Amino acid sequence: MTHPSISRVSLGSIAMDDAHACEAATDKGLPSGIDASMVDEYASQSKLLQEFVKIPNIGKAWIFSSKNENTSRAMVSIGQSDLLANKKRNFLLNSHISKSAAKSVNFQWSPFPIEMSGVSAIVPSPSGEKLLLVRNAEDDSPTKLEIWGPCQLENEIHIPKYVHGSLYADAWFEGISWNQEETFIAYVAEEPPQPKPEFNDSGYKKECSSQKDCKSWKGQGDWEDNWGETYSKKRIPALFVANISSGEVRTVKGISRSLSVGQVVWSPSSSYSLVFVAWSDDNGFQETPRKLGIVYCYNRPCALYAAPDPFKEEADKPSTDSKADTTAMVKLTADVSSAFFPRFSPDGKFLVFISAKSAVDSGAHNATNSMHKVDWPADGKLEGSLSVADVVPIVMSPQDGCFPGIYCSGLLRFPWLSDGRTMVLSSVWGSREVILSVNVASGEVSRVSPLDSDYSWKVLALDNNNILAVSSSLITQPQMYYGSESSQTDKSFQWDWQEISSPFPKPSDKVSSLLADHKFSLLKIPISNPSDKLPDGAKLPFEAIFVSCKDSTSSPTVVVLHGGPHSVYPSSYSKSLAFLYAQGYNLLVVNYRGSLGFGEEALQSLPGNIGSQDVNDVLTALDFVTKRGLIDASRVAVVGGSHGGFLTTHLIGQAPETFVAAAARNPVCNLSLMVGTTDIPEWCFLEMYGKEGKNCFTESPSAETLAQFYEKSPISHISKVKTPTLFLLGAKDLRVPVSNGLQYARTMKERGLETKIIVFPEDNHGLDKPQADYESFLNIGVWFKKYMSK
Ligand SMILES: CC(=O)N[C@@H](C)C(=O)N[C@@H](C)C(=O)O
Repeated sequence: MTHPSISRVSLGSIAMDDAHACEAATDKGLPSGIDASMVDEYASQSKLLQEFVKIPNIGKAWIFSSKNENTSRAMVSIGQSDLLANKKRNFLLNSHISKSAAKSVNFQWSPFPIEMSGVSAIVPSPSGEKLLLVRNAEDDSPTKLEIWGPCQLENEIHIPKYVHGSLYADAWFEGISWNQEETFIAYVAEEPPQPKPEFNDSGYKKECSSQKDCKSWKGQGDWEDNWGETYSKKRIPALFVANISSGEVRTVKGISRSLSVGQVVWSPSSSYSLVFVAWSDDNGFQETPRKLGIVYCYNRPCALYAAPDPFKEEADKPSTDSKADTTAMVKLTADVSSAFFPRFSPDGKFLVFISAKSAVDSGAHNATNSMHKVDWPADGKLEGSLSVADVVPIVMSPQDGCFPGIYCSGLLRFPWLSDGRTMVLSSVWGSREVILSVNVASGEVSRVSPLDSDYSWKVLALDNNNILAVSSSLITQPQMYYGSESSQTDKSFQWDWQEISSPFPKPSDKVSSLLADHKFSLLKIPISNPSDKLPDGAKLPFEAIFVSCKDSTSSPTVVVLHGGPHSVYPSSYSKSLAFLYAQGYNLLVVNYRGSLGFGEEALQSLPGNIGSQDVNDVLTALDFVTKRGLIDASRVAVVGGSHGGFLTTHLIGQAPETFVAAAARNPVCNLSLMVGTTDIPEWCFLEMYGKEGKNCFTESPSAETLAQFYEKSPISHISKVKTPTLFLLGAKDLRVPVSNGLQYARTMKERGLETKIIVFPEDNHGLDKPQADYESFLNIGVWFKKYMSK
């Protein structure tokens, strides 16, 4: 006799429920949005996409050296999408590194990773003997700082919400820094909110209480600005220092509330121990009395400042002088409009930083960077701004194949080789990500990643003079490499790269064979309209990445366009693009003029010419591959997001015979609508009018300006459109609000054109939550299959 266990009963009942649910769905017809003719395609593509989605990706890495110079240890963070929970999960994997005399290196990975659930940041101390884990709470509970020793939790600091909110652990404001003695941690966290007015039966309560009282309610008070897209809950990032043994937390005083701070590091000076970046609420020259959106916007003026450590300042103050003013903070880089990513040289003599002054001065949201340094006063006395010297200037027009300038979106916490003068960083060089070394004394820049590689390379961590890096291409999954200095000439380092044993399981045979069915190349495309008015750098060829099937001419092609417009599609692996070409397509990824990685003149040639120069570059690239017999020009689709969606919708309007299908992710379709609703209205002015746009920006454009915005927008070409188009929109997008895509899509419907709209209610501009990302690319795959197989 069998006794069904409780779990068997409950599993059985789930199966019954599922069966009933399925029957009910069949009775009612197909679920919303599923095209009856594509059900099998939808099911098979959804299965394939799961295979791509479950492959983990490499995040950050840290290396801990040991007394024995032939061994060290690595810790690598790994991310994996959890579709069901709609979250990204993060794991840590450890490895023992041993180096032989012959310079071969062996990584021995621990058998399993450990999940870091609820951890927002991981920061090892300078000696590598302690580890800080930050746990931000999603509710009203305190933020936790955990200090770990080699095999124990040494201290746990709970910081209530009235002291500060979450620690910033993003790529922009984040600054979490141990002092050299490993006794204090400086960090950036959200300033506690101002109390709200409280009301009860008798009206306004003059005395507010922190207790919850069921007979009163909180009002709203004044609306407060935030930093826009992805930062809608962030108002004022402020600076704090925690004593890791006592757990005491102090605010760094004397910083104006109109400044938002980030990226704090400890200085070698005893009086001004903290150096950080600050952005002003009024956005500097634009003198807009509001915070404009900041994510992806390097054109916000910012400067480096120094302030005293609040613990030290208190200790140094004579006891009788308790009312003395706090030492004022000092602005260090008054002469340059942008300064960020501060790093002290190991001997403390220089402070090196990156600048996006060209972005700030021109108004373009991103541009070629420069690198600078200031001499740090040996006595630590700071009386005002320091004299800023150039290390690497902006490259206006690179010679063929030569260094195009720095494009830097992050620096290692300790980016120095053992000479204490050479910094290692990741940058962009044409359509590749590359690793560079910069000698900050001489300004010499060298490419550290292999010169003959069209793959993309990123530095993960330094192991003394060796580099742990990750390399990938659009058709090759990320693989870790260890770079060792092979010979050191008088001036420069040389590098040997060894592939290291991968801790990751091999992708399924199916995925591997789909990737292996393709090859990729970087195409240099001459521009089609080399007018004399253009500066030399804007007449140089731009690039496109061509991912081709074995027989490219008998396969359909998808044109892929990045947003920004001042960003780039690098040659690195992208699961979404791999899933797309795995359907048997060629990809033509166009890095039109205006993209990062090609020098400043090419980049600055786009503002003022959007909707024409960029559109022509894409059509020129398409013409280039067609004329060389590389593709079948009768089966081409186009996909792009944001400014890439602006191009997508412009292309189907301006070249209505060219594309058989299109997909637009949060597209800019109507600048005259966007300008009044986006978090970056000045972007519309700048891209529309070029540098002039910076001077004529206003919150209330005239009817004439609005008409010009409309003329430059894809919506003005909609009467010519024929292409079936899919729209993927995030209802919480503050950058290109959902109304832009909806208006265009509804007009297409009004005109009887084939249109499909999916709105993700909880997603913003990036559409990057796992479920939105999955459903978007699945629908792009099915939409393209439907129209490209005809
Ligand atoms: C600066 C900016 O956000 N521009 C948008 C219009 C855009 O194109 N966004 C980019 C970053 C994107 O790819 O989403």
